[in-house]
Amino acid sequence: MNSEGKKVLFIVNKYAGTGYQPQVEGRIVDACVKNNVECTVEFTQAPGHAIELAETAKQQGFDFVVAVGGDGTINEVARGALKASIPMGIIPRGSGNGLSRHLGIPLTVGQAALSLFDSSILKMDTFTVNDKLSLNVSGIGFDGHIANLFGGKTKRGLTGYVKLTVEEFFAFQEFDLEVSIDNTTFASQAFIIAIANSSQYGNNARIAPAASVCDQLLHVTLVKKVPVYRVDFVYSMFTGGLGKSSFCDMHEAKSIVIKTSKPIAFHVDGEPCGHDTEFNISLMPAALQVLVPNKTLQKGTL
Ligand SMILES: Nc1ncnc2c1ncn2[C@@H]1O[C@H](COP(=O)(O)OP(=O)(O)OP(=O)(O)O)[C@@H](O)[C@H]1O
Repeated sequence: MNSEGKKVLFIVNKYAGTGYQPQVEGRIVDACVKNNVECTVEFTQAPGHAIELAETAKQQGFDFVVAVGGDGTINEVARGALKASIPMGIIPRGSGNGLSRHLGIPLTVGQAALSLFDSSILKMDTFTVNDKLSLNVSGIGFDGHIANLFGGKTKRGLTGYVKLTVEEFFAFQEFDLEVSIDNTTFASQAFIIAIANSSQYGNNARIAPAASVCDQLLHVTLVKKVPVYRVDFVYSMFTGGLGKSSFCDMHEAKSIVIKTSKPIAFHVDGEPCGHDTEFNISLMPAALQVLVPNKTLQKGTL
């Protein structure tokens, strides 16, 4: 993509990940100067502000918007970008960076900012869970429970997340559910039901190793409660081997309805969404224009 002379709005969430470092703005500006791009940096003032900034960017003359934050910020920018039909880029600053890792976006601010100008626009799939937009991975059950608890904590980061997950694992039980995938309905029990557009939650935890953001399919992984001694399950998740696990049942779908016998916690792209008993999930094929590094596109792994 020839970005010379283009106007770019960077939407920065200072509260994403482990916090803001002042050099972030400098790295963004340096990359833009190097590539002869006119840039504006705006900081989000509250949850939801990024949606508004992205939505109004086009009418203010910007050619594309860039989310600087974690999956929550990316999700908000995408909501605005979808409404305004403006392409968006990503500079990962979250704690997990699931979508950024899947898209092969560099994890340092300087490299990610430079890679924006050696990228192409990909029309990626998105989906909705009870009308909430999801770009990456959403889940019902134990991952939703953890997202709800973790969302209320002020001290975040990978260590806090792992500690909370281990503490809550023993008490959380499998739940009964009825799943309708396209036109097939079956009853099951699950500990987690993950709906994936990209392959991973973040930190390379691949819950749906075969997922692609442009295959016009959702990847559904039903996970059983894994006995605590089966540490090989965690190893498989981080090495992309869950497809062979006897604890996982994987499906591909365009639309999904899940009904549970009691209210179950869920999350959308890691953001806590409370509890519900019915989940209507719909694919939006090729809906979002996202800047993806040319290096990733050349590999053909998306
Ligand atoms: N100015 C702000 N004050 C407080 N919260 C904000 C502000 N701007 C954005 N937010 C909220 O911060 C939340 C977390 O952001 P984000 O998901 O980007 O970071 P993260 O949770 O650390 O990363 P990841 O999702 O990759 O783990 C989002 O829900 C967003 O709405």
